[in-house]
Amino acid sequence: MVLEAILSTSMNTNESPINPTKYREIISTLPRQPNVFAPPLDQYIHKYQGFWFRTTMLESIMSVHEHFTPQPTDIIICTNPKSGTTWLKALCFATFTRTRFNDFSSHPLFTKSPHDFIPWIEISANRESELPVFATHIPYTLLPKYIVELKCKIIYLSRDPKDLFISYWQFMCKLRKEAIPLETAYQYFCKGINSCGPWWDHILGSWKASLEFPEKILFMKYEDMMNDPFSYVKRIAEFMSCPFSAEEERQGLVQKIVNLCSFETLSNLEVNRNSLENSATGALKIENNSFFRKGKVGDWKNYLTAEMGAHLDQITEQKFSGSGLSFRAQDLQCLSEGKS
Ligand SMILES: Nc1ncnc2c1ncn2[C@@H]1O[C@H](COP(=O)(O)OS(=O)(=O)O)[C@@H](OP(=O)(O)O)[C@H]1O
Repeated sequence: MVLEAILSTSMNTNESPINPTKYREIISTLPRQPNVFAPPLDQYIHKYQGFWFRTTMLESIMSVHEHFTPQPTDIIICTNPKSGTTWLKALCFATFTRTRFNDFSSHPLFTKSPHDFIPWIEISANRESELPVFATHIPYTLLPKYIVELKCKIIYLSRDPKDLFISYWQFMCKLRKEAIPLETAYQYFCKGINSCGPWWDHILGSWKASLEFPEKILFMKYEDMMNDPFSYVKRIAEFMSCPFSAEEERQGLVQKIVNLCSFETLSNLEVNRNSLENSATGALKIENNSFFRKGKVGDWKNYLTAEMGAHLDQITEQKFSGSGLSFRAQDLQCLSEGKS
């Protein structure tokens, strides 16, 4: 057991959060596959407790278990890569800090990436953030015990796997600065062999927990949020225990946050168009504009054939059978009054 081995070693707080030598020794014993999506640092992905992780991601998970100390007031944003994390980070930050940053014409999000305000626990395991809001791509079932036992709250954002796959493939092509054959990437994704995959297992862990403990884990879909961002901002605020007052609603604060965090606003800001890498993406050194591409539902149709789309849908229906979870268009929710 990798994590047990890590946890049984003595903890040294002066040590760098990521200790590649110690972690790589353990990782070298795990089953591995070539990483078809490989960014320069990660030629392989490794299977650990049913999930595939690129090498540096797995090192980060080990670091989280060793160094991150969750607190009861923490809120953990949990996503599979490319589910809309950047958007959710912006929404949570703007909502949570709205009394402090109430001037929406000079908001901090105009000059810094959402990733600078809400750190990944994989990268900033040492809790440098002043806000109790963190993000992670680690599947719920592999999070530190304290979080899995829901002693703090989790907001999980999911996304239709067809759009998520295209977003991930495009992101990795950009990061590698070369084309990754779409067909190969698709085959690997369908088999679940991509970092943080299988996508279906990542989703199901959180989904099942959210059914059992809805007050502790809020499960949302990107498509639902796109459909009705206003209602979702209100829902997120309630979940974070900072609901909008009647006065705030009268002032149009919810809509102001929706507008501030919209794809149109954020993607057109200088900081998100041209800035150097942000401070929160670790060794991969990702430029801010890599987090904004199209921000649309259904873009997969521009890349995958109808057969490829149908095949992914079929896998999804099989894997989610009996779980009550679905990404079919007719099953999308609309939270606002008067719509159902
Ligand atoms: N504000 C806003 N509204 C709607 N959609 C948005 C927004 N910001 C980012 N995006 C889109 O989200 C996709 C990136 O996902 P993530 O932010 O999860 O990426 S990451 O995992 O943090 O690397 C990526 O999706 P695609 O456009 O389909 O590639 C982004 O464009």
